[in-house]
Amino acid sequence: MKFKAIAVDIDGTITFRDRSLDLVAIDSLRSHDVPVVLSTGNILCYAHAAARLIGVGGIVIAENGGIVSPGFDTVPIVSEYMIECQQAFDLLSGKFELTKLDPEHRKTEIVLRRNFDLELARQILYDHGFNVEIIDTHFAIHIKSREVNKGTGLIKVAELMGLKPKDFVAIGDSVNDVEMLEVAGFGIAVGNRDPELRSVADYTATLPYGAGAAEGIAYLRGRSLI
Ligand SMILES: O=C(O)COP(=O)(O)O
Ligand SMILES: [Mg+2]
Repeated sequence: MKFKAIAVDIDGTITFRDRSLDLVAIDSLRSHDVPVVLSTGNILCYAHAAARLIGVGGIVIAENGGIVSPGFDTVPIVSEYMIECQQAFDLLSGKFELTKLDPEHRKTEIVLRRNFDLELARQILYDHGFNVEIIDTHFAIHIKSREVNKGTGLIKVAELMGLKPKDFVAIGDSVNDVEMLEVAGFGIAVGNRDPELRSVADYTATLPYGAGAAEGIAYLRGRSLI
């Protein structure tokens, strides 16, 4: 069976640690006709701008699956879990000095600078009965609903494209990619991956960042799987 599409994370997978694009990955993604879906914890306009500049389609997953866009210049599908994230933020902001990232654009989750005690914050939310999760992607800390993730996003995207999630190859680096690699037909973890990706990846690249993404794609190509 050949895979029919690729869902690829942005930060740490097609970028370096400083978030600049790794052109090795971009060359690899552009060098074949398989549709590419960007899947990110970033806001929608960031994902769309990246898709335009890289030269891939406007179907994207943003805000860790909280938002799925059916294409450029379309109305996005936005989940409705912000209220509990906001309540969790209100509680935590009484205990820590928190800095929100992109608050004017975020619609489904609250994203914070990585400068507070994550374990303590998790414990406080747990003690107060919150059901939100707090994840650290190494780029930012996200307060998000447990109901949406890049895996639920990929299921929606597959439906929009008339495909099955198992038709996708998914490529990622971080804990926010776990569910996406789980629901995809084939999961690639780049060399700088979080340990959580080890058990869900079908192929773990030796090389980090974009070179690792290109390595995974070359592995599949070599076996005529894409
Ligand atoms: O938003 C983040 O924290 C990381 O973004 P990513 O999902 O593109 O790696
Ligand atoms: Mg990432």
